Amino acid sequence: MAAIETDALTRRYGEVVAVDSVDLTVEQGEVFGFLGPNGAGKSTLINMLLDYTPPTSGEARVFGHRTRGEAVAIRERVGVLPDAYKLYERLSGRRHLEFVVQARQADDDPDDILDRVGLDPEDAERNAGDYSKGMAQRLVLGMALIGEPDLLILDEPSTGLDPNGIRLMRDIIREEVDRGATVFFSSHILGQVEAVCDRVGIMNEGRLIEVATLDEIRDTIGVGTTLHVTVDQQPDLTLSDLEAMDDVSNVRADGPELTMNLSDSTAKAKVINRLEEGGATVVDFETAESSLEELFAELIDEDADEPEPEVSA
Ligand SMILES: Nc1ncnc2c1ncn2[C@@H]1O[C@H](COP(=O)(O)OP(=O)(O)OP(=O)(O)O)[C@@H](O)[C@H]1O
Repeated sequence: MAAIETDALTRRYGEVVAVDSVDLTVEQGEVFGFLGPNGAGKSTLINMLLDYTPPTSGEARVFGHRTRGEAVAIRERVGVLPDAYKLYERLSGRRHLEFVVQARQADDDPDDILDRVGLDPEDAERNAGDYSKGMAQRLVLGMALIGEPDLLILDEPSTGLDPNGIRLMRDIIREEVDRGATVFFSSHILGQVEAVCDRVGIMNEGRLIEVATLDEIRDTIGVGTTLHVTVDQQPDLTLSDLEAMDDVSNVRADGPELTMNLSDSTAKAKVINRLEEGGATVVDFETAESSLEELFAELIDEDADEPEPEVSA
């Protein structure tokens, strides 16, 4: 049974289709990165998984429980760090944790949780209303961990966290997966999910436009490495000759400098050989990996360029 399954899940707000017929399956034990720019529909989909918002059409199941009608069974098995949350300003951090331990009938020790999320004991005694954004985020993450949930849903968990906090959050995600949990990690920053996620789903304007591993996404876009080469003289071959080589595309020349994309970085040696066979000496070269962030932006751009599907009566 999948941890999360949605069938044509849709949510409209007036004219806005916040989530548009999304079919998504997240398997148990996965760390799934849920990516998309602001307003893509990520939080709306999460709200539907927890039955905080009803779908306009379609349905969703969490561990086989339907979100409509079986939300209590779902919430018992899920720990959530929501996008927007409110703390009780006049209650200490520790009281927040004690409260959740009680409500979930869990046996977690609040001190262990405080230690895991990096809140020191003095801060734990302060009122949550005085917490910085990062401290509040750590506390809510701690609250989500109570009761060893089978599914952790983290909506933009790195908001307000310093680099140490971000590292700590990643460590916690790995620990949770090691004990058998599934993690659904929503973010608009690919770099945040890159280090921990098995697969990612990319949302744009309500639609799920891609579900793949990060390697598959690199392959889909077909851009891996950019090679810049400087030659001492014009070799006896054309740009098309270079482009006809395996794994080489998009060759551009600017005087003695050549730039091209390589889908396999080992093609670099073959290109240099070919240029030297053509009578030129390679005086300098460098390669640059396309960052995943660039690839992500490219996918969103490509999606925006696609014509809207025609609606037939
Ligand atoms: N309660 C609501 N009433 C009206 N429109 C809403 C409501 N909630 C969300 N929307 C709209 O639905 C769309 C998707 O919003 P959502 O918050 O799900 O996006 P998101 O991907 O989580 O964005 P962000 O990364 O900024 O949190 C947006 O156009 C938003 O304005």
